[in-house]
Amino acid sequence: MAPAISISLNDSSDVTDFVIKQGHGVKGLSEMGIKSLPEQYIQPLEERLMTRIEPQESIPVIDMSKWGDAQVANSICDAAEKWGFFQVVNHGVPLQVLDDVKKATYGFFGLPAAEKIKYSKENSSSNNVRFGTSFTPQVEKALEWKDYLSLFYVSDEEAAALWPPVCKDQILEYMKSSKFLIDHLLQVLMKRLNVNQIDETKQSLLTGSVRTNINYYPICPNPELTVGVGRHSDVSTLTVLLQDNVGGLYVRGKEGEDSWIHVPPINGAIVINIGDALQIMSNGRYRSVEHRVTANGSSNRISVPIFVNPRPQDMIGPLPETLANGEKPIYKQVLYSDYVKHFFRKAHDGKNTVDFAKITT
Ligand SMILES: CC(C)(COP(=O)(O)OP(=O)(O)OC[C@H]1O[C@@H](n2cnc3c(N)ncnc32)[C@H](O)[C@@H]1OP(=O)(O)O)[C@@H](O)C(=O)NCCC(=O)NCCSC(=O)/C=C/c1ccc(O)cc1
Ligand SMILES: O=C(O)CCC(=O)C(=O)O
Ligand SMILES: [Fe+2]
Repeated sequence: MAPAISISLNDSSDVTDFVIKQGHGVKGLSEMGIKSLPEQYIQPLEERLMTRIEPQESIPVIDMSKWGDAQVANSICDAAEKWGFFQVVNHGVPLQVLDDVKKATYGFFGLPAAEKIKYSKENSSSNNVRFGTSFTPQVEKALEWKDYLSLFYVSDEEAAALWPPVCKDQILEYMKSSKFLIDHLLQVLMKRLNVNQIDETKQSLLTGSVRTNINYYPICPNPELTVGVGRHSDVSTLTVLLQDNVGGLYVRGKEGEDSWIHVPPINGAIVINIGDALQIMSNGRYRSVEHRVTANGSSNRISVPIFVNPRPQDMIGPLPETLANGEKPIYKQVLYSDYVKHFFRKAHDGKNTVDFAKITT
């Protein structure tokens, strides 16, 4: 526990100054021992409530120990079509690597605010490294109870120069040891789309850029009034998500219904979810599903998503193979960086991002 900070926050501009400008984040607020949630974190009622949590439903847990098995491949593709989410166990990423990256995440967020603020949008020497809080505070009606560090990978050399030393090696190791899993999943998913060979161009389109975030959700004084992360779908091809044992990630059960399924923490498991880019490239066959994270009143929570993406300069649209049998394209070609900028420039609004790429007639 960090030492109590003796400061009084009298109004909302004091809070913004403390959290955003000084770099204390919501972690700083939490550790001050505030007794009630500052008003800018109070979410509209419809964003807080989950009318129906489906305790009997669960997303599939897939044992990857038999990599080459047709049944394993089928479960992966079925899960990507039906749920857009699944968990994998015996995935080949060493458990020590997962443990180390979780510890390194605590290491980063445990740094003094004055250290972390060096990586903020205003102070960071590169757009590829960003420490922040909430999602896009400038445009959100209500803020989210989350601090993050986002790292866009360019090269080991750049990471050595720019990434925080306290977590750099562990994050790079996690990214590198997930590569086999990512490539295998994509190979299997592509096969069902009649893409039998992932050549260099496709490999780059599917995995050409990688961004890893480390997320910190501190204990919240009024968890029922706010969210950790609001409803969104990821804009990635796919996301490899490591969560700790606290829980709080919920996935939309049925489109258009307020029905949510918890993703229970499983020791050693990794969560995989399909992102918008793969929904678009598969012409809607694989689903990028809305998800959200609740705030927690008694435990700090961390998570570490690796977003595997096209490159910013890539045009993305339905793959020709998905349209070969005469299927009508439902998405147009869009420049991936335009898509991502569209996502980051607005507040979280559920599945609406993908409309940006929809063909409207
Ligand atoms: C468009 C990018 C992200 C930035 O390009 P840029 O040339 O450096 O452009 P800008 O620096 O002008 O950034 C465009 C806008 O996006 C914002 N942005 C730029 N990265 C960021 C950033 N990590 N964070 C939050 N704003 C940012 C940035 O602040 C800026 O907003 P604004 O200043 O209002 O114009 C470009 O690097 C790119 O296309 N990257 C492709 C790979 C990529 O990053 N894909 C995103 C995967 S992330 C994902 O799936 C989900 C993330 C997520 C995250 C949080 C959640 O709560 C939920 C989900
Ligand atoms: O913290 C989590 O479990 C999920 C976070 C998330 O959805 C994201 O960063 O895109
Ligand atoms: Fe997400």
